[in-house]
Amino acid sequence: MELIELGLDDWFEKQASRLCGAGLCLARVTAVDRGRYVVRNEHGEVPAELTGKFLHAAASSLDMPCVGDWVCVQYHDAESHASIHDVVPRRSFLRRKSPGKNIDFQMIAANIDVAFIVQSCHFDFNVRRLERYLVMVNEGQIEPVVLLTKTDLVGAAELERMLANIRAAGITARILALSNVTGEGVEQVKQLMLPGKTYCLLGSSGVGKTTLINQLSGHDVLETGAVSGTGEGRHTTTRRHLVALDNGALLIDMPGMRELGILSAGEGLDDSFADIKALASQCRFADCSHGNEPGCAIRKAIESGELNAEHYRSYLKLKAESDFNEMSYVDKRKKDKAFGKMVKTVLKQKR
Ligand SMILES: Nc1nc2c(ncn2[C@@H]2O[C@H](COP(=O)(O)OP(=O)(O)OP(=O)(O)O)[C@@H](O)[C@H]2O)c(=O)[nH]1
Ligand SMILES: [Zn+2]
Repeated sequence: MELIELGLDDWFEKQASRLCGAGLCLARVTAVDRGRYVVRNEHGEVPAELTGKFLHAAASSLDMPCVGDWVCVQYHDAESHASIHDVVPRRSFLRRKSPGKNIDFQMIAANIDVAFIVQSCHFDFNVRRLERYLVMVNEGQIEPVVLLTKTDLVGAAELERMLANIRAAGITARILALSNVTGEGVEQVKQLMLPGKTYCLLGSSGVGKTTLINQLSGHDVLETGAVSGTGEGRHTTTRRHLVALDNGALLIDMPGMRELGILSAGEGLDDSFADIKALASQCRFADCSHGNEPGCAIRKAIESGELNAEHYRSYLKLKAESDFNEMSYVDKRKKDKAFGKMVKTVLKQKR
């Protein structure tokens, strides 16, 4: 893969020319895993480490390389691994506020040209949440494109109403509506994606991002990612976070980046799920978990068909995401497993 296919252009080259001196060359960071990096240039992908000098000079965690960064590297031992000497200034970035009270940011990815902000027409649609994603993307100098998925599940009039709501909020970003089921609109997304440009998909769990990515790529890109050819057996496989799609577009996708911790308590959830809130208020117990309790109005409504089980499931997913984002880092580590189990149990009981 040529550097230009990896997204290198005149702008980055000019920035890099001031940094990458003799013996150094340009590469792009394709994966980061607890201080270990994978960088890619025209000869392939290799593991990389930061030099002591770089670490010493770094003033904050924001200075550390992240996925999508262009870096000046030195290759060692028949180009089997590399050391990172410098990070080329970023043209755009995606960052999120660290959990907790301090105003502290965590760099997620860099040099993204277009962020697709994905919402489903079905149950997930919420203009306020859309605005929060737009703020984050605009701050990072990334061009937003709004994608409304699952159009097969709503009528034309309802879709029109959502589009009008977005425009009424003063949002001027490009909007595309699509269905992964009928395929309608998917081609338009494809046409927006240019070779050598870098993209990412953001949006709540369950809106159809993975399905769309697999359609766009022509194969299941998200399943792959072993770092190959390093010859070191003890290197565990690092999942690649920047991948090239069949059409030449580059996609950044990694665990935890899609939601950006954007969904905080109550944020739009109650608006989108007013029906569930109303039903829950009729449960016999005020703190009903809608599991096994007697007199549960939610369970009754699902059994009678009054409440769509899929609708309730997407509510639980979003609620879990929102509660999780509200927790401190330590609590998250503790709750991570327990919480996942709990959600599963709730879903099981419901079936
Ligand atoms: N009806 C309909 N269902 C869809 C569409 N796109 C995706 N789905 C379904 O919605 C569910 C969630 O889709 P995913 O692609 O896993 O959603 P995601 O956004 O990647 O979710 P996470 O992996 O949790 O972040 C799956 O059951 C898909 O089959 C669509 O356009 N229409
Ligand atoms: Zn209940």
